[in-house]
Amino acid sequence: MSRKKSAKGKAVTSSPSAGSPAGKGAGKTARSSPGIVQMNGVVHPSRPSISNSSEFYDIAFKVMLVGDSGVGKTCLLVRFKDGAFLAGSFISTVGIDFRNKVLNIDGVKVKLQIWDTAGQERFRSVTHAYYRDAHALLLLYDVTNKSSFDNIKAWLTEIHEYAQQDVVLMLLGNKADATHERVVKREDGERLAKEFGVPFMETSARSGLNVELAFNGVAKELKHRSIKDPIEKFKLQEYVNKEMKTTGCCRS
Ligand SMILES: Nc1nc2c(ncn2[C@@H]2O[C@H](COP(=O)(O)OP(=O)(O)OP(=O)(O)O)[C@@H](O)[C@H]2O)c(=O)[nH]1
Ligand SMILES: [Mg+2]
Repeated sequence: MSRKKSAKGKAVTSSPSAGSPAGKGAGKTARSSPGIVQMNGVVHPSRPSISNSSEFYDIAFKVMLVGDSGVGKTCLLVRFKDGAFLAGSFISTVGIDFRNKVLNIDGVKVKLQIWDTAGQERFRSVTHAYYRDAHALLLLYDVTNKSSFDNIKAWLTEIHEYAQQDVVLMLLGNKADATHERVVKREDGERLAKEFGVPFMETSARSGLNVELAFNGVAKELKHRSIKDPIEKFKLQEYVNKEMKTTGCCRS
């Protein structure tokens, strides 16, 4: 297996002057990154080469975070990359941004280039262009926001339209820590995921619940697919079910 080097992820920084958001998340400040180009109010980052680098890896994949504005995509990525929770006021992502992380999956160095998309509708056409390059998609809703859950079917339609047919997909019900504000039961998430044949679990960027597991599970699935190991079969939902931690509030 050839050894390559991977790019270091760049920091997510804020750009409070990024214009007034429209659609979902309107009224929120927008977050953008240096190196991201804004054209006609729409952000087009230069696509980073997966081979620019300073850290060794064996195989590399692109993972995209999608879902309504405010469901916690950026916080989930920051929790995974930096092990911290982005507290404070909500700063909506502008366009698209990415961070890299190299994981050791059963002795293989797997680099994930993780794309954090803007959930606001005005950026949809930008994110559509990135779907086809994605090897995996993490589709998020917010367990405290019913409309983010109701919109999952529309997101799945979009994914089927723009993503590769064999893209690895996982549904995540985020903000599982917010027990008092919860309006979507875990069973509802499980039912929806089953209906569409998609692996599912609840996560919390705030507490860190299942965050590593979500990215590790996807990395394991991608690694198994790429190595095509005829002996060791890997089933993402089975792996997730075995490893998953629950909030303890709702498991029957
Ligand atoms: N309680 C709780 N709050 C969270 C969690 N994840 C994110 N939040 C909060 O939800 C808000 C939105 O989080 P973001 O990560 O910026 O949401 P986003 O999906 O990236 O939104 P866009 O960039 O607009 O698409 C912020 O105020 C976060 O602090 C979580 O796991 N638990
Ligand atoms: Mg964001």
